[in-house]
Amino acid sequence: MDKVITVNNLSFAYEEEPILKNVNLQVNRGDFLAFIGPNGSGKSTLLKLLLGLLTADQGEIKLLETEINDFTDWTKIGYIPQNVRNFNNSFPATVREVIGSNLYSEMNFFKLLTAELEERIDKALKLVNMLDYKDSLIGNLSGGQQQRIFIARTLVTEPEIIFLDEPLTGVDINAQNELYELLTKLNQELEITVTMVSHDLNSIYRYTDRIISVKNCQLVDKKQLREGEIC
Ligand SMILES: Nc1ncnc2c1ncn2[C@@H]1O[C@H](COP(=O)(O)OP(=O)(O)OP(=O)(O)O)[C@@H](O)[C@H]1O
Repeated sequence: MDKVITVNNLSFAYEEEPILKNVNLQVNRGDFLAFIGPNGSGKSTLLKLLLGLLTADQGEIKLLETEINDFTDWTKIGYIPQNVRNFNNSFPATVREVIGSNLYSEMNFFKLLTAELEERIDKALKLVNMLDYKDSLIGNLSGGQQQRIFIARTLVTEPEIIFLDEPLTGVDINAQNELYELLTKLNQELEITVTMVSHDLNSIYRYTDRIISVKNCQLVDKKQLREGEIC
C-alpha cells in the first residue's frame, strides 16, 4: 500500500493547552478521508500540522514518504483553508487570475501566463465544470461555484493530496452534494487522496471511505467508534 501521510507518536499543544497526545495515523494513496469531532477538538490544528504550517512538539510526520521538515514538493499538496472564500471575495480578481496565482512560480520573467499554463488552467476548470466562468469576477459567483474555483486552483499543479477545511460552509445543500460528487470524481478518476474536515455527518458517511474522530487529544478510526459516539 502506498502511504501518502504517516504520523507517528505526534503530540502538539498551544502554550498550555494540549491538542494532540501521542497520536498515530496512516493515510494511503486514494483514501477519501474525513476528520470529524467537536468544536475546538483540534481538527484544523491537525490539518495545519500535516501541512507543515505548525510544528509538532514531539513525533514524526511524513508526506509522500518524506519527513515533513525535508519536504519541498508542495505543488503535490493542495490546501483549501477554512475561510478562503471570505478573503478572496473582496478582490476584484477574475477566475483566471485566482487560478493563475497558483502558477506564479512557473511563470516567465514577465509573470505572464504562457499558452501551456493557460491550457492547464482550462483543463482544471473543465474538471470542475466551470470553464465558462474563466473571465468572471470571483466575487460574483455563488458559494458552491467559488469553492469549485478554489478546487481548480489546487488542481492546476496536479496535486497528489488535497486538504480541505470545512469546504461546505456557506454552500447551499444542492451545491454541497455536487461538491462531494466532484471530490469523489477527483478521488476515483485521478486517484487524488482527499482529506477533509467536516461537520456534515450524513454526507461524510455517504461519500467518504474513512472517518477519523478527533477527540480528547486522540484520533479514533471510524471502525472503532460505537453507534451514537460520533459528534
Ligand atoms: N493559534 C492558536 N493559539 C492558541 N490556541 C489556539 C490557536 N488556534 C486554535 N487554538 C485552540 O486550539 C483548540 C483547537 O482548535 P482547532 O481550530 O484546531 O479546532 P477545530 O476542531 O478545528 O474546531 P472547529 O470545529 O470549531 O473549527 C481550540 O481550543 C482553539 O481555541
